Amino acid sequence: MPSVIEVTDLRKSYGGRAVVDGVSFAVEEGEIFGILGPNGAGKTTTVECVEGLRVPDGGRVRVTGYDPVADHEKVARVLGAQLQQSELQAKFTVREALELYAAFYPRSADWRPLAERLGLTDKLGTRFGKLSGGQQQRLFIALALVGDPRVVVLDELTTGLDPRARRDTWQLIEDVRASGVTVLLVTHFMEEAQRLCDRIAVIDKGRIAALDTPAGLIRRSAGATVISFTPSAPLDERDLAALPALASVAYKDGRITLSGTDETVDAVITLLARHHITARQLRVVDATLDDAFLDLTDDNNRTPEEAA
Ligand SMILES: Nc1ncnc2c1ncn2[C@@H]1O[C@H](COP(=O)(O)OP(=O)(O)OP(=O)(O)O)[C@@H](O)[C@H]1O
Repeated sequence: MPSVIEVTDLRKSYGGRAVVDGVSFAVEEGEIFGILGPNGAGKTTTVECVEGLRVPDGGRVRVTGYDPVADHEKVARVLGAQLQQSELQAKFTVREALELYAAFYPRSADWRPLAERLGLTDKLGTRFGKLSGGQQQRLFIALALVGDPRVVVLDELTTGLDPRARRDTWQLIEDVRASGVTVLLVTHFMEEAQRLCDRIAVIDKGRIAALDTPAGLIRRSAGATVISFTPSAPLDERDLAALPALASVAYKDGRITLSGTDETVDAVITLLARHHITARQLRVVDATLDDAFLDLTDDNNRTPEEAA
């Protein structure tokens, strides 16, 4: 089956500066695909090219086989885009906004069950400006879904929400996917990306620094696993330095902290057993997507070409 979204060698410059510099990825039907990257990395520019809101300087974008610029109407029928806050007037009520947006689409979903599903039924008469942050985001999701799209683009949806509202929104995004809609999600939040996304493209300085599952990205991070312990007897530093896949080793107050991979952990356990040394207060901690992100977007680290 062809991909729902295909982006190939996308390029966009402003004032001679490339802000999207050869980005390629494909989003498959039913996926939650994340775009993650530091401020100014080119995330919004990329998704706005997918939405047909910006015209690429180079490369190819297809949404269900259509060009978002040349076939804008066809793309608008299959793609639900989340509005930016500033695009909805504060005096609109929830009902007016839903009715207005439903009228844009020939094949709109009945907005009433949608409002019910998103917990907006008792807010229909409330003006947009009087809704809480979480309620506003729920309305944005409803407006993005009102055209009954196959794919929905959500950009920084949970920014500014408190932790509970953010978690509620995550559940909604999972529900959206469960209903058969493909989701392209732009986010700053690692926890959000780790929890929701099937695959993530990490964008840095206009290029894809890595594209993988959350677990795959974490595995790529240099010190994916950290093991620390206090040995019952001294260990030979040369034995430690020779451990497989070792990224770092540190000694402090009799405690040893190693970072590496599962292979390093297995080898250190074997090493300890061989020397009949007990590891006191042994702790093994997996790296998070946060660690992988910092690793992948670190200037001193590998180049995007190396990472790809
Ligand atoms: N219309 C424009 N004119 C000039 N420069 C722009 C324009 N749009 C974006 N840029 C610049 O392009 C770069 C990438 O912006 P973009 O909004 O795509 O990044 P982003 O990854 O979404 O960032 P953020 O996480 O901060 O929203 C930024 O340096 C931005 O200032």
